[in-house]
Amino acid sequence: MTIRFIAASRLPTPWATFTMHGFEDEATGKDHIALTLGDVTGGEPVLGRVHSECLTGDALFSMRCDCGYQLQEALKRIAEEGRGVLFYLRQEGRGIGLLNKIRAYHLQDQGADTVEANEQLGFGADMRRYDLCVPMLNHLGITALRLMTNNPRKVDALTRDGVNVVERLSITTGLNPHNEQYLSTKAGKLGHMMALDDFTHASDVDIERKG
Ligand SMILES: Nc1nc2c(ncn2[C@@H]2O[C@H](COP(=O)(O)OP(=O)(O)OP(=O)(O)O)[C@@H](O)[C@H]2O)c(=O)[nH]1
Ligand SMILES: [Zn+2]
Repeated sequence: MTIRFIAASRLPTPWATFTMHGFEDEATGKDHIALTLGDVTGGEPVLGRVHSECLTGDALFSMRCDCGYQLQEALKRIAEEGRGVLFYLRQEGRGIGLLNKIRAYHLQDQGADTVEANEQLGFGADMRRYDLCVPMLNHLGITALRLMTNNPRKVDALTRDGVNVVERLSITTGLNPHNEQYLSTKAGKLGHMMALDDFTHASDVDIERKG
């Protein structure tokens, strides 16, 4: 795996003006981004989110999943802290790609759950990898993360890859009638550590999005 830093720039957002670092994965041709705020070097654990691309949730306001809500919440929490990092990894659809995710959604429209749909298409439930974070963390000078995630497999995978995750912080937001079943499946079949009772409702958080 060869991750190459390409360029950095300012990225103003409603929450803070981040620094956007662009990387190229020469092996896959995929682009990945890290947004940082404040001085993330120096060894003090950094509040972080390792977010996998979800075009539908992150950019198209989909309510089928919780991704877009988590993205906003993570940027907001980093802004409140004044220091942090968000990795935006281009591994759409838990690694199967956008068009296969649409195929999987079609199967889910017919009754399959999110895991069954992937399996019916011949994919594993979760095809993502996180080792590409290591060279990006090294480039940014980050040595320890306080990670916002409900996914213990993400923490395990990063730890196996050599990332020092010192704390896991829940990020439960965006519950709505369209994603309730999906979130239950994530907790039941994919091992996400969350209870629906912990969630903020989409109606409470989408005000910022509607402006
Ligand atoms: N194949 C597939 N991918 C999905 C589906 N819903 C969301 N995704 C993708 O799942 C990824 C996000 O994974 P999640 O399981 O929501 O969350 P996570 O990153 O494992 O865990 P958290 O850190 O707690 O958010 C993104 O790449 C989405 O595009 C689905 O029904 N099928
Ligand atoms: Zn999503």
